[in-house]
Amino acid sequence: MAGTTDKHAAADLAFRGSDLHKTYQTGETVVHALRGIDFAVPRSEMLVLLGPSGSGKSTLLNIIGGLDRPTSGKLYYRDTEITALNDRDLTRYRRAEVGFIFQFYNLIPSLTAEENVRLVTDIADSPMAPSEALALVGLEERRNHYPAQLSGGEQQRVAVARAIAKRPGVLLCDEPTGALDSSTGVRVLETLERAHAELGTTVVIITHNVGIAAMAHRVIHFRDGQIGRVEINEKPIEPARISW
Ligand SMILES: Nc1ncnc2c1ncn2[C@@H]1O[C@H](COP(=O)(O)OP(=O)(O)OP(=O)(O)O)[C@@H](O)[C@H]1O
Repeated sequence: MAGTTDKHAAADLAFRGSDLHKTYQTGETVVHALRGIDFAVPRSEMLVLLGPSGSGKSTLLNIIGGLDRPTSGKLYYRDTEITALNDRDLTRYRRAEVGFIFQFYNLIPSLTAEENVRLVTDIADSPMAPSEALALVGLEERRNHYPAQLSGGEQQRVAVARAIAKRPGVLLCDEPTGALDSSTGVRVLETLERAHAELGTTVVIITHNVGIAAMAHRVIHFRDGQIGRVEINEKPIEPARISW
């Protein structure tokens, strides 16, 4: 990782968050999941969030994705203040702009790969064809296969196809390779890198795997609900060169 310089105008930013706090209250217990987060992500960057378990990474990802709201603070996506949207507009934002990828692929077992992707393309505004999305992840010829007929890595690539088929502005990935061995994980990372390169999608990846940080433009280190430091990587490496 080299340097820490960062020169981006507000108009170039995908996300900008200021003083974000998130508190969970369960009975008497209060958990401060985010304790004043300030961050900015330039458009079309690949960003990795690293940090110990419980440090707030998923909480921030869920807020960025419009799945949850902060207790206080402001968050902008491009020119839109996400934190000012009502529930209906927040859902619209999520549907139009956000693709999610989780550790466990969440495919519907009774639907083929293509039908799983079609679930999203049927309700999107200007999606690519399911076959095109599957081709982007190298699985076009497996389109009629059911999840049980695919390996874990292939199922995750179908999940990537499903997430990118609506041409989202941002792809949010929570431990996308957490259940995969390294060579299979690299193939999944290559599909994320391809979506990033070909669609210009901003990609945010949460991982416990420090090696993956080398493919990111920017790495945000979390510590106890706060950002410890941000690294700018001038020369991200190809996923194939990552080892873990
Ligand atoms: N719905 C919830 N109710 C109560 N506490 C929560 C809830 N969601 C998260 N937390 C707490 O907020 C803190 C931050 O959790 P978060 O999931 O964001 O961490 P993380 O860095 O993503 O961890 P991991 O790497 O284990 O996924 C933790 O202490 C967690 O227990």
